Amino acid sequence: MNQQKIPATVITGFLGAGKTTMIRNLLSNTNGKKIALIINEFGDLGVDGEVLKGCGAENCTEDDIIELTNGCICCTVADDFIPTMTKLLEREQRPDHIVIETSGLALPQPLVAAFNWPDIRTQVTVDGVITVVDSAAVAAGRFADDHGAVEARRVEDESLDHESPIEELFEDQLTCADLIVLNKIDLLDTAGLGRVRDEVASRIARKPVMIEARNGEVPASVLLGLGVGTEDDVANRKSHHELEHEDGVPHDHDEFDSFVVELGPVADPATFVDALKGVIGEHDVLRLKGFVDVPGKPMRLQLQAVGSRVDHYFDRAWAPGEARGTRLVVIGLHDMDEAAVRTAIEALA
Ligand SMILES: Nc1nc2c(ncn2[C@@H]2O[C@H](COP(=O)(O)OP(=O)(O)OP(=O)(O)O)[C@@H](O)[C@H]2O)c(=O)[nH]1
Repeated sequence: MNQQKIPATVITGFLGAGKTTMIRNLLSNTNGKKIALIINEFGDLGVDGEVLKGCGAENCTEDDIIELTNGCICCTVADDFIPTMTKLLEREQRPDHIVIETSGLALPQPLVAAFNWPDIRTQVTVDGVITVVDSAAVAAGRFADDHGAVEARRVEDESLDHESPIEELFEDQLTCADLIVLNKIDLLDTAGLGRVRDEVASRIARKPVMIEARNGEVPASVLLGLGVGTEDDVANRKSHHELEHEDGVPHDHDEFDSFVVELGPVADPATFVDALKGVIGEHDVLRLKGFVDVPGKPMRLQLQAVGSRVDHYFDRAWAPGEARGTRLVVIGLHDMDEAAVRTAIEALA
């Protein structure tokens, strides 16, 4: 058995930042390194797994892609992540490198801390935590909440124990980073990008390296092999939650909600997408993604919305025997009106 510790890269970043896109690109240029991929997403529809399994990389086959579906990885470390890692490490053919994509709502800190569990620590080390940033969303002020409005919401609803869940999560994910990828730079000009750099830097005390990317195009040689051993430094990267609840009150995701909408076929995708943008804007939907059945088309339409920016493209043919259908996962803050959003989307098909 190879006694060297296997490096594991943790890829984190807020909903829609471009984590899956970056991993897809990474898998296409790992120079023969055998990768095991552990992916976790928020919501009951495994879109990221579908996308990554569909890329057909030889060095990361469907068997090497493990989906954790029992909730957000940071809250299910003991029940889900550790047993998964143990099984992975028992495989006869061990991977050269493990890549973990956290959900967009995960705090990376509990996950990194799990690498200090005795059975894991002896066999694996955290090569580095990479935080992907949606530069366009930062530029649009999505992570700089209006503190007055947040406070008003908190007074209305005492279950919101944080100041601003989105802003805090964004900072927690930056706080844990060894490398920050400012993604989506195609959507900004130079001055805008400069402001994003300043804004991101102002939110972290440590100074991890920051690089820029479009469509997550960063060579594997940059992403893999950071060699940090982040598990030894978790104490310096505490999340807001850890700082506020030193006594160990469990973290949860009560501030966010998700549900799946299932629809019939969508005959006119362009009109559907246009109308969907309206629903997203009206109800402050943070993220919406899934697959659409367009009648008469042999291909499945993939739909990806981050705020009201919506991408859609035919990604692969419906497989023989596969039930065609339109299934979309919707993610928002917990005060999102699920019934109203559901009704509005159902009315579009
Ligand atoms: N314009 C632009 N779009 C991008 C870029 N990178 C990713 N996207 C798009 O952003 C959307 C979200 O990308 P994903 O890679 O799914 O994001 P993610 O971080 O994995 O999302 P979650 O898993 O839901 O948190 C998709 O429509 C991508 O095509 C980029 O650099 N520029």
